[in-house]
Parts: sequence; structure tokens; C-alpha cells
Amino acid sequence: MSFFKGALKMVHQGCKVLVVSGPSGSGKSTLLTKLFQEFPNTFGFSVSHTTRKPRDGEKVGVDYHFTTRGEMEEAISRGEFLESAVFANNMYGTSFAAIQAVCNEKKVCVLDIDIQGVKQVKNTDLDAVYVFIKPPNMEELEQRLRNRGSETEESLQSRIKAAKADMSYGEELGNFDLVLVNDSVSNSYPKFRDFVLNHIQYENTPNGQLIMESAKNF
Ligand SMILES: Nc1ncnc2c1ncn2[C@@H]1O[C@H](COP(=O)(O)OP(=O)(O)OP(=O)(O)O)[C@@H](O)[C@H]1O
Repeated sequence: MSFFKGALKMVHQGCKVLVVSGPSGSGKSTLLTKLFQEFPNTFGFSVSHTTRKPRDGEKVGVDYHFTTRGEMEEAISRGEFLESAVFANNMYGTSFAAIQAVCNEKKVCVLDIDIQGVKQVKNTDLDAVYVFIKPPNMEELEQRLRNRGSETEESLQSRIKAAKADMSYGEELGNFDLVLVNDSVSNSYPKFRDFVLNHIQYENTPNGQLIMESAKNF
């Protein structure tokens, strides 16, 4: 059996995936940080691979699995990646092994990925719950990105442009299980948390393995 099939099978056995997507600046990190703070033993991020160089302070295998383009392309062709994308000439991706590592800790694996990644996950038969986080409007999105102070004018404009395409995919009926307007965090976080908890159910089996099942399949 190829690694791909083996990994996919492992991922299918009692492994639950929460996919969170939305335009840059819509508040994905803000809402996920709160979820991880409130439920530190329930949710875990998979560690992505990237071909970009490590930044100061980034830890190998913790922040990213750092790799080369050649190695990553080969692994992708062997089917070892759930999704991958290229940004600013660097490759990024989520391996099945990274998802399995989170599931081995009996945690729900959270993927914070862009729409390209969402489409790739949807092409697998992985059992995932999909949440789209959107800003109240484009003016507010731009203001939040400006206030965050993380972008140059050029990257801000490219994020706004990408946001418009993301919004049309995100709002299309059937693409996400939840489309959540992040108006104020005090309003949107409880909705996000309650939806996630209601749609990812846990059941302890006699052998102690945690099986997580999605309510949408019932
Ligand atoms: N409901 C909200 N009201 C006001 N500001 C918010 C709200 N949610 C998030 N913010 C702020 O908006 C900015 C963008 O949020 P955040 O970084 O969580 O977005 P993101 O979707 O994770 O972006 P990226 O995809 O670029 O990582 C941050 O400065 C954050 O503090």
C-alpha cells in the first residue's frame, strides 16, 4: 500500500478535521487563539511544511517543517500531502503525516488554510467540518488589516483583491458548513465555539481511543 493510501486510511480512522478559512484579516487567528485557549486539550494545529527559510525564533518541526522545493515536490507527487500552495515563490502544504500526528494526540486537527487549500481538501474524502470567517464588510476588513500594521501598502492591496474572490466562494451555498460574520469577537466567538463543539462529537471507545464524528453525517 502506498504511503498516500496508508496515511489517508489512518486519517479516516477516528480523526476529525476542522477547516477554517476566510480572507486575510477576517479574524481566523483571533477566533482560533480563543478556541485553543479555552480547549487546549481538544484542538491542535497540524505543522505545515514550507520551502521558505526559517525566520528568527521559528522552531523546526514546531512552527514549520522546513524543506527544499525538490523534496517537497517529490513528496507531493508520492501523494503525501493533503494540500499545498505557492505564495511569494515559496511552497506551503499540509502533509497527511502532520494531520495524523495531531490525531495521535487524540485532538481535533485544525487547518487554517486559504481557499486554494479548501478546494483541495474537498477533493479528498476526508471527513472535515468547514467554517468560513468573513468580515462585516470590505471597509472594515481594510481597516483591520491597516490597524494590524503587518502589511505594506502593496501586500494590503493584494489581500483586499484576494478577499473579494474568497468572499464569493465562501458565500456560495454549500461550500461551507458555517459562514460566520466576525463583527465583534464577543459576538462571533461564542457562535464559532458552539458551532464547532456541536458539529464535532466525541465518543470514548472501550479501548480508550477517542473517536470524533461529524454531526453533518448523521
Ligand atoms: N471582531 C473583530 N473586531 C475588530 N477587530 C478584529 C476582530 N477580529 C479580529 N480583529 C483584528 O483584525 C486583525 C486581523 O485579525 P486576524 O489576524 O485574526 O486575521 P486572520 O484572518 O487570521 O488573518 P491572516 O489570514 O492574514 O493571518 C487583527 O489585528 C485582529 O486583532
